[in-house]
Amino acid sequence: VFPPELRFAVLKLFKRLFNCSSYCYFDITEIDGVNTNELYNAVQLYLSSSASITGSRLSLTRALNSSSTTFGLSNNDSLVDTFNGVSVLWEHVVTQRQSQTFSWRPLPEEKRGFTLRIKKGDKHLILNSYLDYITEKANDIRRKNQERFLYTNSRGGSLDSRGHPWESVPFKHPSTFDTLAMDPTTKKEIMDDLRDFSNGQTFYQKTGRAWKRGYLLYGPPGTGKSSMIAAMANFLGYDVYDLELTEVHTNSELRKLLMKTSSKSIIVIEDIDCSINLGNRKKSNSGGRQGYDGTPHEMRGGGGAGAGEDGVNSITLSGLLNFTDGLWSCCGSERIFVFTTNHIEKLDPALLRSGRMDMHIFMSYCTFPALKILLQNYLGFSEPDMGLQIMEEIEAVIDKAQMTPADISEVLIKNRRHKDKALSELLEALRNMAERRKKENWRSAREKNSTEVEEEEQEKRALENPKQGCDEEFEESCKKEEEDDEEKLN
Ligand SMILES: Nc1ncnc2c1ncn2[C@@H]1O[C@H](COP(=O)(O)OP(=O)(O)OP(=O)(O)O)[C@@H](O)[C@H]1O
Ligand SMILES: [Mg+2]
Repeated sequence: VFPPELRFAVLKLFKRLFNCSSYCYFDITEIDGVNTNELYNAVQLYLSSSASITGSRLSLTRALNSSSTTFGLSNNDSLVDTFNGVSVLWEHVVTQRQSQTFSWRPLPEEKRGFTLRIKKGDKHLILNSYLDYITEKANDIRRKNQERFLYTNSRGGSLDSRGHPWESVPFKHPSTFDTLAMDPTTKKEIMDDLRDFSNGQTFYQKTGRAWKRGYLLYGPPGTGKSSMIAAMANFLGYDVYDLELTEVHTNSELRKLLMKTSSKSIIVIEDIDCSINLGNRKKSNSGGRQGYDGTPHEMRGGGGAGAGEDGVNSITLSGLLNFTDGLWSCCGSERIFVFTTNHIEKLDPALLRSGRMDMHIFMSYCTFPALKILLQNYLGFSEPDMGLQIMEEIEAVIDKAQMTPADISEVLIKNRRHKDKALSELLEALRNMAERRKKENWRSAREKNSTEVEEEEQEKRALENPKQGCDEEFEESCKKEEEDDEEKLN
């Protein structure tokens, strides 16, 4: 019946008294300075599954759209856990924050933390292995629950009451490497690369490299770039941070966002060519808003999309490269950066140079081996079906048609109950498309030819009759001078 504040004060008093006894205490607060304390999250997860729960009161939570319920310690409740025969006491401490004076960012109303009480004699054992054990266990639970999150910074620069700039929803994208239609050898290469990366802790430590990797996915729309990111996340069991660059206004904001991401995560920037104006470097260099950040001026990008003449959005390419490459990128570990683009030719060479993005993956139009995967997934095709006569006809035309896996899946979904109809419609669609492509190619070749011929003729004319050109220029400049004079007189 005591108010929580009073209970906490009494508990604190008890703690003081116990302090002179044989116990020692460790506080694990939720927020450590500006960073979220990962150990707090790990302890919370670990305790929610602990079999030796003795707490008399548990809190139950289920996140929006989540499939599982988690239980944890209620505010200011405690439980006993045992590790290697040693008993420890965990207490969840929640206190109201004192009424705040002005602060540069809104702080949560409650201060949360766990207090671990152990016997002084057990200190060595606990600190050496118990906390590692908890972290490992929490990771296992996370993976097993398949409860991963998709984070977005769509709120702009504003923070929530806990000081997080990211909003999250449970990540439930069904795409996997099995459902992804692409060249099987490239797919295997990517999967091996990811596997090596996630098992590579000792390698990265030994070679002195930051434990991170970058992938650039490029190709036409509808070829599976976003699906590939989801497949990567599902394969590794990582969270996904979908970074909306247009919502980030400065390089330091970008850095803060990075600091608030957790390890074992994929940080995604979709359509990088649209998010940051890389083609407009000169204009942005002359803008005075960007401070010195140690990168040569040639490396600077323009303002992000939405960066108007007023330069409100002053994020630069160098800021972005620092984000992926610089010292700040190592403030966590096991990080994957993925950039996607439809137009690789528009990207700044600084972003493409070797070592920047470790793998450049071209997501192509649907090839025959990729089509086989779609047929297996959508129509339940097996090996004997692949020997059908119509498959040969499809194989003959598929490369010329240049259809995306997204277009082909549309045809297959529509007819998924009728295999034969699906195949015949697909063949027809492929043939129509191939015909269209042929005409398009022919037309563009003709246009190219005619412009070339025209240019040649113009050059010839200029060479044959140079005077004519000069006369025309002279006449025009005279005319302009006359007009200017008239204007001045008026
Ligand atoms: N390679 C593929 N394998 C399986 N399905 C695919 C593939 N490519 C596209 N699809 C299907 O098409 C839809 C759109 O694909 P996705 O969003 O991954 O394309 P994208 O390359 O990211 O396109 P955009 O460049 O427009 O973002 C997906 O929902 C998926 O079902
Ligand atoms: Mg996409």
